[in-house]
Amino acid sequence: MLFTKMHGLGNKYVFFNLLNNPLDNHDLSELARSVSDVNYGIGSDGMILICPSDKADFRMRIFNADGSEGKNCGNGLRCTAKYLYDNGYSESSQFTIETLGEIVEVEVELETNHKSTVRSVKVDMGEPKLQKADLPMEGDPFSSTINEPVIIENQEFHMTCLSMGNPHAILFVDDVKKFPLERWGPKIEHATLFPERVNVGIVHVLNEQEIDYRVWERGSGLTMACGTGACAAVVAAALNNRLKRELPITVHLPGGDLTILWDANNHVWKSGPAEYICHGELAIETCQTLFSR
Ligand SMILES: N[C@@H](CCC[C@H](N)C(=O)O)C(=O)O
Repeated sequence: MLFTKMHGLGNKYVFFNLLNNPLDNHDLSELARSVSDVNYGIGSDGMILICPSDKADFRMRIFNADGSEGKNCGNGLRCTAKYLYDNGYSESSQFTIETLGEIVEVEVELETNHKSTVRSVKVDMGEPKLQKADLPMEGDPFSSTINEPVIIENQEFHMTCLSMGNPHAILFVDDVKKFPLERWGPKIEHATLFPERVNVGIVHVLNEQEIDYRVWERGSGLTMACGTGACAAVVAAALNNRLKRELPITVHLPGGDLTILWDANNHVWKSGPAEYICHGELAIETCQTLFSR
């Protein structure tokens, strides 16, 4: 099995190109767990499948490191777009990708002096969804959660919860580096309040155009970056009047920076880099060993 490993700001995935070769007989959750394993597999935050689509130009499926399937992946979309453009699957620099959440539009932005080199990728991440039913979250399905007190293991947190395809719970803190995310991330992820679990983001607003953000990802744990999470962080900050809407915001993540804009038409735009790590071949024996473990 040929694979490509790519990352968006250190959020790393193993990609399988299934445009011409479907992976018929595999347990995809098991394959995702296996390839993500840092000791026995390739080592990643999850697996991404690039597939044909009958609704958009291409389709992307994302599996977390624990084998669960996510609805969307902001960093994965940029990597997928770069891979498709670089490998000649799209002649146009703008095309559409179907995700489990919705169809998104991507645009590869090229170096001015090097027209074939992708400098960054811009994605229309669609509209944030604020109702509890959209995450889902326990409580009145039509209400939203903006700076609401929530008790987890006798500790009160003020949370803003929304979906950017994936569900995110956002907490504002004084210092994202000092907050013990590895301790509270898994507890909030698995709280009964979130029947399908949740991604947990912590945010500190630095000024009108910059925020610090760290994430505990549902199904993958601490990662260097999360694209849908960076969008959710900016939307949450604007909803709490900590930032102005319609201004481009630089989100500082452990893996680097993303630019996010929540526009007047209620769409969230995200721009940032996508990089290759390696291309390789997963040996059949390795696959068999992985599946029998
Ligand atoms: N890293 C991703 C999100 C991956 C899916 C997420 N963990 C979920 O299950 O909701 C991103 O860049 O958005």
